[in-house]
Amino acid sequence: MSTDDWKRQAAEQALTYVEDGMKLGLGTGSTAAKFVDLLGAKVKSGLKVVCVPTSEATRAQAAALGIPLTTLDETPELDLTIDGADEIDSDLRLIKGGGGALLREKIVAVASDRVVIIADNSKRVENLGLFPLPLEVVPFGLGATQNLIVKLAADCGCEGEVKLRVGTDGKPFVTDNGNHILDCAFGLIDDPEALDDALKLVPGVVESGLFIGIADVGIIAGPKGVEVLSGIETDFEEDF
Ligand SMILES: O=C(CO)[C@H](O)[C@H](O)COP(=O)(O)O
Repeated sequence: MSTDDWKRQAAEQALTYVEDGMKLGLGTGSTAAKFVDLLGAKVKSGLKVVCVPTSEATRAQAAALGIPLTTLDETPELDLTIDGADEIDSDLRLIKGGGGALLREKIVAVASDRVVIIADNSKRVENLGLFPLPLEVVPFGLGATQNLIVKLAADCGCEGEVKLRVGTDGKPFVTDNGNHILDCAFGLIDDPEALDDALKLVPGVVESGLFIGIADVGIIAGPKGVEVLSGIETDFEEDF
């Protein structure tokens, strides 16, 4: 079995949370894309749902599969969001934004009654921070924003390179919202809540990739089976 199979296994399990008539948030990234594929097949065979995508990429995928789409303007409250993550710890705290969609992902997740995170076991960590923390920032005043991030992060014991993400075209990556991403290689984060609070004080930071108190369930698939994290309790379907 490969990482791809585990992503699919997690996505399959997430499908068991979906009920007819639900309003869903659809995440972004390769794992979320597997869920969208599976959901598309269910819709084809009669499942009735309406969905808000968290990125233009997910919108295009879902539309191509015939999944009915809506917006948070038309449908401001959702039943369930299924999304991936770059890191997940045992308290269901996450780092997200590897795909650059963290702002819409957080807006959609917070508008949802329940949030289920799906991932392969490479994403499961003891402490957040090995994956560089993405921050969505406005293009204006980037240098000043970067300096303030470095200073406030240092006050929280976090030091490391804060780098502007560059796209495959060699130009600064532009999010669906017209912003940029700073990837912060702080290493292990002692106090994610404190860091998140500090980063929100930087005027140019639109949102941070720290998702704290947002996820309700984590479904993590790996070579030893599927681990389901729920609240602060952990169920091991198999010994991990
Ligand atoms: O936060 C995200 C996009 O902004 C993704 O959920 C995260 O990067 C995981 O992606 P993948 O499933 O491709 O590993």
